[in-house]
Formats: sequence, structure tokens, C-alpha cells
Amino acid sequence: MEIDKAIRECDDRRLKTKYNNAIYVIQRALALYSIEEVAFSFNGGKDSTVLLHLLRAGYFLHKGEQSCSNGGVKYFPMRTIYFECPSAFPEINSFTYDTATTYGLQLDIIRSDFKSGLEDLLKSKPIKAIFLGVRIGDPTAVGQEQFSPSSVGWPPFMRVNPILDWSYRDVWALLLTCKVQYCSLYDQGYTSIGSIYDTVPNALLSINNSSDSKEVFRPAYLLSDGRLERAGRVKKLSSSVRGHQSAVMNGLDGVGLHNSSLLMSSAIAVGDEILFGTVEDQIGPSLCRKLHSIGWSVSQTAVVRNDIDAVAEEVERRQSTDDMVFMYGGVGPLHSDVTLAGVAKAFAVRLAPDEEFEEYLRHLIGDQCTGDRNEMALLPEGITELLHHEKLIVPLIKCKNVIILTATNILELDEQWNCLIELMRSDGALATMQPFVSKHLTTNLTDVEIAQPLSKLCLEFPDLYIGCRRKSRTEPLIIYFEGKDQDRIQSAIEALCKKFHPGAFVEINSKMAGGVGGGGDGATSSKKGLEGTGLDLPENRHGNLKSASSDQNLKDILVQIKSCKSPAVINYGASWCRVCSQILPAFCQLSNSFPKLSFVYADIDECPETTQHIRYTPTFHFYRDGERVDEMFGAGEERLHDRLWLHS
Ligand SMILES: Cc1cc2nc3c(=O)[nH]c(=O)nc-3n(C[C@H](O)[C@H](O)[C@H](O)COP(=O)(O)O)c2cc1C
Ligand SMILES: Nc1ncnc2c1ncn2[C@@H]1O[C@H](COP(=O)(O)OP(=O)(O)OP(=O)(O)O)[C@@H](O)[C@H]1O
Repeated sequence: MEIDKAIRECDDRRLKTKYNNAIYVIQRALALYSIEEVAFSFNGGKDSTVLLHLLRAGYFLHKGEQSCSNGGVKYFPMRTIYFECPSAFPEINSFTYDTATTYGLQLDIIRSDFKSGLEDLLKSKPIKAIFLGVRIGDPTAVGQEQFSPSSVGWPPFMRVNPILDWSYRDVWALLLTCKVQYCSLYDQGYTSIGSIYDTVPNALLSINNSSDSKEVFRPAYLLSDGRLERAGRVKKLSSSVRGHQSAVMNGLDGVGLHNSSLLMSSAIAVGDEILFGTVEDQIGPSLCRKLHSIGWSVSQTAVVRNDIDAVAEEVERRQSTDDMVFMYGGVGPLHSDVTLAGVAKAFAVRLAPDEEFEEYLRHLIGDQCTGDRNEMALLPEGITELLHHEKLIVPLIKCKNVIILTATNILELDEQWNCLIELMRSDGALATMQPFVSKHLTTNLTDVEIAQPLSKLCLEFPDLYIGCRRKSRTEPLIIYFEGKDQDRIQSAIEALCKKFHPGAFVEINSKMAGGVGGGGDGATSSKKGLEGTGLDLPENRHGNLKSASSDQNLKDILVQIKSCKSPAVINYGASWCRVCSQILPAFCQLSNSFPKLSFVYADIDECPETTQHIRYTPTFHFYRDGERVDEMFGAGEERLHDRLWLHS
């Protein structure tokens, strides 16, 4: 069946657009170069098979020979080169040879490596341009355009990539719509073919067949996520495609960052309005608290204009010095949404369509975002991982060590942060580190008196953050010590106290930041426990609901639960956690329905030491006979009711 006719008769609009664009590129190349000056690099793979049919259609259309477009096989004078390698699959070799015969290709077989093979070819033939079946998403496509001169160090020729913007799905749409032959390996689960040593069928197409020991695979065209087409080329994965593999593991690299006890992060806000002062940035401070609460240091927060270069400069700087960079603002389809373009520029890659992301957006905003017009589905090429979580409608975007949050307020930030922590907990990329410990002293000494001794102290204790602040010009100075080692902080305090008269300093509240997902505001409020939440909560009628207001208080409650052996539930929450506020009224109400059960509410910021093990808020612990027998995370009144019923 002739391809041009098949495409025109099909009703796949996207395929028609891709086809027309590719034919246009081919015809442009044929207008620039004579047929003797071009070559087609053919290796029997699916992409080059698509290209073969496009080249034939483009060539005959260019020649104005409509007859062939409507007819069958005809002499095709374009030089075709095949680099045959001893480790090629026999199926690939035979398909290449058979295809060459079927379509009358002038096949040059080259049995050396690409570079020297091309050097020899270009010495003996007037070739100036070579057609390749390279597509965005291929590791070799990074930085290439439809017309790209060969790389430095390679013989000089023009690489012409007519199907650069085609997706995996587009390739299969053409092969199946036009019913053209392709290599038989693709029907055996191979989705991208290298050599016999580095290519296996794609595990994502495996059909579990317990009755038979032989593993069976579905055909390649059934792979739903084209990003994973190289999953069968495991050993050859280059760093630029590691992201694709990681997508299987929820987009998380096991970078083992947790080996280090001090990890550095930074936050970049993108938004003119913050700089105009018309919008107050609340996300930045909240993000800092969250990072601090999991033991990470924040080296800098920056606000940059809605300008690609400004974003790129900042990202380039931060990503090279910090372990993790968080960005927010400037994400979307508007002219001012430049964050992703800035990230792409910082990493010197381009924005390329991402099928998987497009799929999410299509679900979200329907057909408005299909086809080539969907600029929101453009993501930095080769460095992007999508972080999926069932609670997120659209996955978060991670480009190397840059995480792009789409939160526009702190409630959304809470939600995305909790998901991030959950996703990255197992993997270590955003590992919960040893928490920071802090101590605060207050003094009536003047700044002048204290300046020099403090400077010396900073030199003596470089592992601590030592700083000063005042609530107002007239109030006493507060000196804070922040670090990971309680003893070091104590030594620093003692060293300082020694330099002044006794009683010069008074210790005020000390706090250990809880290693918890939500991160606390640290705001000091006189109200604690259930009262501190500020919520209008239902009355507890049986006196079986209490809150823990301090570590000691919670420890006492736990001792009591363990010794009296009556059933109990502890709700670990936080006053700043939206999900906690949603479930807390129900928790209090349920205390009336289960009078024999003790209900305890513990705010993790008020009991930081005892709740260090809590990684998610809200967390419910259920006790029976003095033992913890069950655990539940997150909200859900019905779920909670059922668990209480079970344990009451
Ligand atoms: C005709 C042709 C031209 C190539 N030109 C270049 C080039 O200019 N620069 C380059 O780095 N690699 C070039 N390559 C190598 C490819 O980028 C790539 O390494 C090769 O196709 C192997 O791909 P694979 O890892 O998907 O099997 C060329 C390969 C071929 C066949
Ligand atoms: N051994 C080779 N001989 C000639 N051309 C090659 C060879 N290897 C790669 N190429 C060129 O590079 C392009 C990209 O190769 P790539 O392996 O990504 O695609 P493919 O082989 O066509 O399909 P698949 O990804 O399924 O293996 C090919 O379409 C072809 O133009």
C-alpha cells in the first residue's frame, strides 16, 4: 500500500501533520542537495524504516512523479548506507538486506565504526547530507535540529533528521497505518534495537505465563509509554537517559545523598510580582521551614524576574553548588511562564515534547492540549523525570537536581511536599537527615560588647550556625545556636558564657526540629494541643480525649497507655497541616462514638523529640493491650471510623 495515499486517507490528524512536516524537511533537503550529494543511513530499525518510506514518498513527490505515490515499488536512487556490525541481530541484518532488495536501494555496507566509515565514504563520494532516523528522546538527539551539521571531530556533513519531532507512538502509527513491513524483533517485545549484547525484549511488555517457563512478550507497538522504549537496552543507558529508567522507579535516583549529614538546598521563586512587591512570597519561607525540619540546610532563596536568561543564570549557579534546588512560580502556558525554558537553558538542553506529560495534561484539560500546539507538554530534553504520586493530578517535574513545584500557595505546597517526601523517602534523594538542634540565649549586653567574642566563637565552632536577632530595637538581643550536635552547641554556649560575668545570658526556649514531612512553622503560640490548632472542634462528652502538650506529657501518656492496657489511638498532627485540620474535627467527634477508647492528639512541633519517627502528618497509631497494633496515614473519616471500630 502506498504510504502517501494511506496517510491522506487516514483520519489521524496528528499523523498527517507529522508526515507533512517530515516530507517538507525531505523536500527542502532535496532542493538544497542533488541526489548524489545525499545518503540515507539505514539500519533496519523501526525509525529508519519509517524514514525509508518517508524518503521514498518525499523523493517521488519532489520529482513530481505522482505516479509512484499512487503506485508500487520503483527504482530509488538515493545512496543507502548500512553500518553492519558483527553483533547485530541476524533478524536486523536479514530485514535490512530484504528491504534493500524490495525497494531497490543502493546499499553500501560499511564494516567499520561510524566515524571512520563516514570519513572513508565522504572521501570517495560527493556526499554532503545524510538522512537519519533520529528522534527526540534518543540520547543522540540532544541538541540536534532537523538540519544539524555533524559534530566537531566528525567528518563534515549535514545531518538531516526529518522525524526528529516524532514520538514512539507516531512511529508506530505510521508503520501500522501504512501496513509496511518492519523487523520481526519488534513483534517479540523489542522496542529499540542495539546489538545482541546490549538489547533484550522490553520487560514492560512481558506477559506472565506461569504454565510455561519461556517468557512471552507483547509486540512493541503496545508499549504505552514511549519514554520507556529503551528499557530493553539496559546496559547501554547513558547518563542522559537515566531519567527514563528512573521513571519506572517513580522518577527517583538512588543518589545516596543521605551519606552526608549536611545537605544543601536552595529555593528559586520566579515572579515579577514578588519583585514589584504586589505579591508576598509565602512559599519560600514555608519551604525553608520544611527543609530545615528534615535536617537540610538552605543556602539561599532567590527571586528572579520572568525572564528566561535570569532564570537560567540562577539555576545554573544553584544547581552546581547545591544538592537540591527547588523552584516555584512561572510554570504554565503563558508568556510569563519561563521557568522550564530557563531550566532547559541552564542545562544547555532544549524543550522537547514529552508524551507522558502530555497525556496527563490531556486528561486534565482535554483536547485543547493535543498535537504540536501543547507548549505545556514541552519539558527539558533528556534530563527530566516525572515524579508521580497518586495524590497529585499532574506529576512534579525533576530536572537533574532541580525540582519544579507547581504550588501557588502554601496549602498546595503542603500537599506537594508531603508527596515528595513520601516518594523520596525510600530512595534517599530527599532523605530525612539528622535534625537540627537549636538553643537560644537572650542578653542585655550591647552589640558592641558582644561582637568580638561572638566572631571568635564562630571561628571556633564552624560547624554551628551562630546568629543574632532582636524582636525590636528596644528588646534584648537573642543569640541563636543551630547545629546537628547538641554537645557542640552546649560547648559553644559555655565558651561564650565564660567570657562574660555570670548571669549575662539566659537560655530561652530550645527546640529540636522534628524530622517530619510537613515541616513546622516554629511559630510560638501560647495555646497548645487541640486548642493550638485554632479549629472549632466538637465537644468531647466522655472525657476520653486529651492532647499532649510537650514531650514529657506525651511520654507520660505513652507510659499510661502501655501500663493500663486499654485501647487507645494517638493522632500525630501539626497545626500547619491542611490534611490534619480536615480530619481533626472528625477525630474529636469520633471520640464520642467510642467512649472506651482513649483519644490522644499530639502536635509534632510541641513534642518534637518523641515524634521524631513520625514521617507524615496526620499519622494515627492504634494501641491494644499496651502494644501498638496498627498505623494509618492521612485523612479519610470512614477509614478512621473503621479502624477505630476494629480496635475499640
Ligand atoms: C550516519 C551517522 C552520522 C552520525 N553522526 C554523528 C555526529 O555527527 N556526531 C556524533 O556524536 N555521533 C554521530 N553518529 C553516531 C550516533 O550519534 C550514535 O552514536 C549512533 O547512532 C548509535 O546510536 P545508538 O546508541 O542508539 O545505537 C552518527 C551515526 C551515523 C550512523
Ligand atoms: N548501524 C547503522 N547503520 C546505519 N544507520 C544507523 C545505524 N545505527 C543507527 N543508524 C542511524 O541512526 C538512526 C537512529 O538510530 P536508532 O537506533 O535510534 O533508531 P532505529 O534503529 O531506527 O530504531 P530503534 O530505536 O528501534 O533501534 C537510525 O534511524 C539510522 O538512521
